Amino acid sequence: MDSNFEGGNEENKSKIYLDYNATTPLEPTVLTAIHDALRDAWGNPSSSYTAGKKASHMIKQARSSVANMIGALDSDIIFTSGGTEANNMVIHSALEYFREFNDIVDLKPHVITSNLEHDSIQLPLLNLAKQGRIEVTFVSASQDSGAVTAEEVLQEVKPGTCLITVMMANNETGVIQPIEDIAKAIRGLKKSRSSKKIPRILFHTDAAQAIGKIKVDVDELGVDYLTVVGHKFYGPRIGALYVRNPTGDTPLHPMFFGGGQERNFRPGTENTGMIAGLGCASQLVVDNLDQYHDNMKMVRDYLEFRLKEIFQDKIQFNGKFQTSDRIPNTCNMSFIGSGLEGRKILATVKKLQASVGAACHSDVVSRPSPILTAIGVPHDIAMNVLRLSVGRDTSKEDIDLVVEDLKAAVECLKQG
Ligand SMILES: O=C(O)CC[SeH]
Repeated sequence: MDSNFEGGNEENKSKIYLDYNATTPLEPTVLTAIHDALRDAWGNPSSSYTAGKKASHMIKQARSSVANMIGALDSDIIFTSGGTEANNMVIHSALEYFREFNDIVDLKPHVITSNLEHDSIQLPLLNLAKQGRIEVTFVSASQDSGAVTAEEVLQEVKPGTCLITVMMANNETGVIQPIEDIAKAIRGLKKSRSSKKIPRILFHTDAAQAIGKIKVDVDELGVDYLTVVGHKFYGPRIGALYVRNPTGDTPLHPMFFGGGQERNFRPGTENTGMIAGLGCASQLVVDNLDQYHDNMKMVRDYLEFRLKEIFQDKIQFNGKFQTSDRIPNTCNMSFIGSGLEGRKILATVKKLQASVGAACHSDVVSRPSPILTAIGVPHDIAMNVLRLSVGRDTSKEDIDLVVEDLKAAVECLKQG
């Protein structure tokens, strides 16, 4: 049984959680790390006496674990309140960089992104464009791969392009985006752009759905910024922003000002307990990624095998493409037939806890996922979607129970 319901109340024990892309429970060792830090390292990390030094040492250790997890230097890690803050900080920094640069050239800042992004990228960009402060280009993902291509992203580059931001893996389909290819193409433009005295193109990826599932290495990716989100890999609800040498190569500008913490990049007395938890969760990824990956992939593939076995041609998978890879834990599927909307299925099942798409869109019931629409899934199929995302402890027994639960729900809905 899925371990995060062990010890839960009776109702919870009968439930099977398959929404790990929405959020994950804390690993028990992470919970212990948080508890111990709150108990033993309550001092202000800026204080020079023992209580403060205990806290600052714990933060130093956590920073090192986060850096190690993504192949970064400790000094490249800035702790934030979460992924939304990290993503907004990247956009803010790119615009500040451009503004400083713009004394030389009379251009409007231009940002390129995909049509698959999380709202914490899409909405700040749309808001800035609405204010007339930037131009933004949303590159469409291919319907044949569920991903953008480096060629199509780079085709949109203009003299004023100062930021390209593309998520590493999509939260609904699980499709992995070509981050390395985009970075390589951007590097190819660096020399010509610097000779024309136009802004460097900064490159960011939101790795929220990739970390803890596949290898994430900032040097292999070639990014300038990378977003880390703790609650997607059994850590606490804080985050971190990777910035390649923030005091030198890569611009980073604070969104607010205060006591000077995080080298003035992100002021505010540090959340030692949660930072300790993020460090512990990161160390678990360093130590166990291959095992996590392999188990999640085995269980997800078994899920898709069983779904196909039971429902045959009455379902379709929306994230499986010959020409792109997926993170190992995600299955996006739709039932084929009227009256089988994903929300109705989820309201009818007895055990399964999952979603039809991004949790932050769960209140929108009248339209299909914009992500599925973006990759060409027809309206009626997109309305019948289930997003199933397995976790580290999901078992084949859980999958057998879920498939039986879905079979019963579909039969019940078909009987009207
Ligand atoms: O995809 C999810 O559920 C998390 C982002 Se809102």
